[in-house]
Amino acid sequence: MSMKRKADGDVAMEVSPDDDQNSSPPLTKHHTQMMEASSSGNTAQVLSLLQLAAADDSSSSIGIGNQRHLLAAQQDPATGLSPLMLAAQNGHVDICKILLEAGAPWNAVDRYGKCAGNWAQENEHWEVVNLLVEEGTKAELILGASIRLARAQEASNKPAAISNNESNDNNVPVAHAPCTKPDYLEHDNVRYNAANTLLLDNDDDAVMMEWERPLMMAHAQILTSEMKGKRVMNIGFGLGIIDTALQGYEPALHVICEAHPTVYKKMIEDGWDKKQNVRICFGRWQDELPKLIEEGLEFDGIFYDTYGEHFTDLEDFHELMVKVLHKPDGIYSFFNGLAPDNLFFHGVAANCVKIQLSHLGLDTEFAQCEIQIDEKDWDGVRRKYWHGRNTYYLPIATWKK
Ligand SMILES: C[S@@+](CC[C@H](N)C(=O)[O-])C[C@H]1O[C@@H](n2cnc3c(N)ncnc32)[C@H](O)[C@@H]1O
Repeated sequence: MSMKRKADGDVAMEVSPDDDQNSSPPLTKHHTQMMEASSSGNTAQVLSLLQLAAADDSSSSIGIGNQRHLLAAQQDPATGLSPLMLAAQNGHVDICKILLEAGAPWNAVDRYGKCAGNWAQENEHWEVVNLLVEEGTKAELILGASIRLARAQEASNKPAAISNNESNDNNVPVAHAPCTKPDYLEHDNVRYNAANTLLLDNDDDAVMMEWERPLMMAHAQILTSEMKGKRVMNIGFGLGIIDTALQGYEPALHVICEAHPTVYKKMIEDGWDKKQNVRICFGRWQDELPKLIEEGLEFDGIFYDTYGEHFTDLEDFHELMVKVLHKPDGIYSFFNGLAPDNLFFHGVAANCVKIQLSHLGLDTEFAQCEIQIDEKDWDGVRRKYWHGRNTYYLPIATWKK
């Protein structure tokens, strides 16, 4: 995820559909046996093959081997299928546990972009789904923590342990994939189309699109509980869709934080600075929110929907946001574009957010909204940031009772 709204392929595609199938070596006898045993549920055979590989590892002349790990992790060059995917597809939960423990990556995908979790989901093996969600969440949280550490070290000019843009093994992060645009706020060609239904960045990627209108309306409805006189805050103006919807509920106070100069200019042109109940904070939320906290402001509804930011930015936002969310009735929500290309990864990313918000004292639910996107909606947009899925999971976070 990035946290993103709009990202590239986020997943660990060890074998992509474009790979030359002949470039990867064929599976060895042991790998083929491992595939078969995982698929048929032969736990004894899986264990014995792993033991054989471990014996090879320990007899390796340089003392470090990775045969056991390779056996658990390797994917069929033709299909991209792994032992874990086959075990998941057939509901063999114990074998999944063994393979994960041996180092099989939870998030590798086959040639059709499906991971083990997708296979388990499609075949309704819920115990396996839960196991993989748990594994994925753990991995993402650990990775998130290491990214935060690396960023903190970077900020203080110490050598960083890992970079946000690289991952050396199969555990390419889902929530933390490198699909962010850290320089977006410096883009000088951010522009609206004539109909004001599309906001594009320098690369013709969509910052905001009109098809999201029904979602923004739903977010506004939930944040205000459809009542007048609330104090609301929105981070990221974009096309002003949610802000227009929030105005419909006549809030007592409506703070809008927007950092891009072009977007800010549009807000002024459209007279947002003249509205009685609106206060514009022109700047990054990272700089503006601490000022609001200092002022002692509180909000009944808070919404976060930025562009180009990293998942760790969302997490950082949450840590500040709770300081201005009214207790006990405040409601928080964000645009849920987490890992949008794959339902399983989306679920894992959402689970990570849920856990973080829970540590901050909030319960999070996800309301299902049906959405419709026409192919024509993407005209003029370099790449899609939403793929085929018609259900949007709208987050609703409230203080724990
Ligand atoms: C996806 S759009 C928001 C769309 C909006 N929800 C709507 O209904 O039209 C994201 C907006 O966040 C702004 N933005 C990006 N990073 C920001 C930051 N760090 N602080 C404040 N605004 C930011 C962008 O300039 C852009 O206007």
